[in-house]
Amino acid sequence: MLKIEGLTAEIDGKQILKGIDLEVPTGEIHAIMGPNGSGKSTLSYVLSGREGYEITGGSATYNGLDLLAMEPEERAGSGVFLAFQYPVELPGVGNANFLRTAVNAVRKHRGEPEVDAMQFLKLARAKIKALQMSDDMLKRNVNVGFSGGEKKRNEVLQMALLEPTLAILDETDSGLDIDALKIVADGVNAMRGPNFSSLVITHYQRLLDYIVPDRVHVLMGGRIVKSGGPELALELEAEGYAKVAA
Ligand SMILES: Nc1ncnc2c1ncn2[C@@H]1O[C@H](COP(=O)(O)OP(=O)(O)OP(=O)(O)O)[C@@H](O)[C@H]1O
Repeated sequence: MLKIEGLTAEIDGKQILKGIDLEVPTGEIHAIMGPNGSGKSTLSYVLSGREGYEITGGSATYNGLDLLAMEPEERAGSGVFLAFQYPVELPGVGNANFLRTAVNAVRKHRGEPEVDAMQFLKLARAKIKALQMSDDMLKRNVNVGFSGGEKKRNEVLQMALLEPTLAILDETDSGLDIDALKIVADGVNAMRGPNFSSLVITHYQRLLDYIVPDRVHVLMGGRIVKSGGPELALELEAEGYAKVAA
């Protein structure tokens, strides 16, 4: 279970997170919605250990482990996966090599044997097929020249390969056409199960038509101001944040 208590954080001396309290029990998918600038990305960056954010109070634990004290690679090794709003491009780094290195780093951390190039290709091709992606994406450099939708699919491929137990997805829907949105949602839904939980940060209710969340939370001004079932996303869509979260 992911447990966040009283989490406060700032960047460049500006306080962005003002006391986040949130629990995502194992096996559940929760969504976070909120207006622009409310702190959604900041929350995912803080949970991923990105540099530049100062945690000024509170805690975030995953299955009892202090997430905030762990190096980013330890978080990945412990089963935490983060997909970002803007996936990075890595010119000169082949996608297949990059993904295999990531998979092997996680396997090593779990005490599992590493996969060689042939084993990896077999594994990757099966996942690619399931995600209705093109094999070409393995041959190209990481995200270089990928369209917005292809970058998101590549993130979902990475998630499918790493088999995390907690996936934090930051606006994985932005820039996706309807077909790509469904593929991303299918990728997340395929992971659903008693040992998988996810925090989905999104602007649009439509993603939640495909990934039906157990709970929806509204983040405004650096705090969770309202929580509810999937119907809360529909209310927000219809009425706007100011009215629903008042
Ligand atoms: N380096 C920085 N210096 C000062 N303020 C920053 C910095 N980075 C982010 N902020 C501010 O922090 C606030 C929260 O930003 P964040 O990206 O977390 O919001 P968000 O809810 O993800 O927004 P969006 O929906 O637009 O993606 C914004 O007001 C933003 O301008």
